[in-house]
Amino acid sequence: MENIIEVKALAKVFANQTALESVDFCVKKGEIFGFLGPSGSGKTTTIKILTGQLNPTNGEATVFGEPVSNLKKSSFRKRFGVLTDNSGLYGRLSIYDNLKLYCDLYDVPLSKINEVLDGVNLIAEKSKKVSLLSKGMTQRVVLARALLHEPELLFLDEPTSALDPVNTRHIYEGLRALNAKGTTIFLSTHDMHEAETLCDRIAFLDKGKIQLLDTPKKLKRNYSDSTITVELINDEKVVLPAGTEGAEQLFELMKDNQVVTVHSNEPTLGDIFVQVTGRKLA
Ligand SMILES: Nc1ncnc2c1ncn2[C@@H]1O[C@H](COP(=O)(O)OP(=O)(O)OP(=O)(O)O)[C@@H](O)[C@H]1O
Repeated sequence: MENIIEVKALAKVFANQTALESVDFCVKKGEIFGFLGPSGSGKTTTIKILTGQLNPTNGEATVFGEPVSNLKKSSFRKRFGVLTDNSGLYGRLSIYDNLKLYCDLYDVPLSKINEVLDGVNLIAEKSKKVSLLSKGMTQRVVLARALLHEPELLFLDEPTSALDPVNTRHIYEGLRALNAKGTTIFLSTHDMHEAETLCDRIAFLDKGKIQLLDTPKKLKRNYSDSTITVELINDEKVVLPAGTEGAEQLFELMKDNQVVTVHSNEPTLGDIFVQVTGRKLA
C-alpha cells in the first residue's frame, strides 16, 4: 500500500529541550493512524513539522511524497486539513460565517456547510457567535472546518479532549465516514480507548522515539499472557494458565457445571504502554 507520510530519523530540539530524538514511521494511504504518547512526548511537535508549521532539526519527513518544506505551497494546502488546539476562529463572527470564509478560501460550495455542521451536531447553533461557545462546541467547529474541503489527509491533535461522550461518539462516526470516503487520518491522542476504537495502526511515542507500532489487535496478542479468567457460580474468579494444564482445569470446572463466564486476559493498550515505557499514558 502506498505511503502518504514517511518519517525518517526525525528530530526536533528546542533551545534547551529535545522534543523528538529520532522518530521513524510511515502512514499508509487510507488508514487511520494513531499517534499515542503522554503529555509532552512530542505529538503536537510532530504534527507541526508534518504540516509545514515547524522545521525539523534533523531527519526527513515527506507528505504526499514531497518534503514537508514544500507543504506551504498553495497547491498542497487543499490536500490536507489540520485540527489543533489553536482554533484560529473569528470570535466576533458566527459559526456559519467562520465556515463561509473558509469555503471562499478553499473553493468549497456553501452548501457543504450544513452537511459538515450536521456531522458535528451543530446545525441548531450555526448563527451563534464563536466567542460565546463552550470549549467543546469550539472544538466541534474547528473539526467542521477541517472537514469542509474533504482533504486527502487530515491531522487531528486530540480531537475529542473537550467533548462529552455523546459528541465524542458523533465525532467518531463523522471520522469513520470521512475515512470510508478515502481520507487518511493521522490522529494524535493520549486516549487509549479512542485509539483502539478508531485506529488501524497505533504508534507509541515516548522519550523522543517510536517505542512500538502495530495494529491494536497484534499489540494485544503479542503482549497477552494467554491466561484466562473463569467466573464460577459461587461468584469466585479463577485465573487459569495457558496450555494443557489450564485446559484440564477448565474441563473439570465445566464438567461440574461450575462455570458462568470465560474471558481471555488481554492487556489494554494502557497496560502495554506501561510495560513498554515504564510509565502511564496520561
Ligand atoms: N516552541 C517551543 N519551545 C520550547 N519547547 C517546546 C516548544 N514546543 C514544544 N516544546 C516542548 O517540546 C516537548 C513536546 O511538546 P509537544 O507539545 O509536542 O507534546 P505533546 O505530546 O503534544 O503534549 P500534549 O499531549 O500535552 O499536548 C515538550 O517538552 C514541550 O515543552
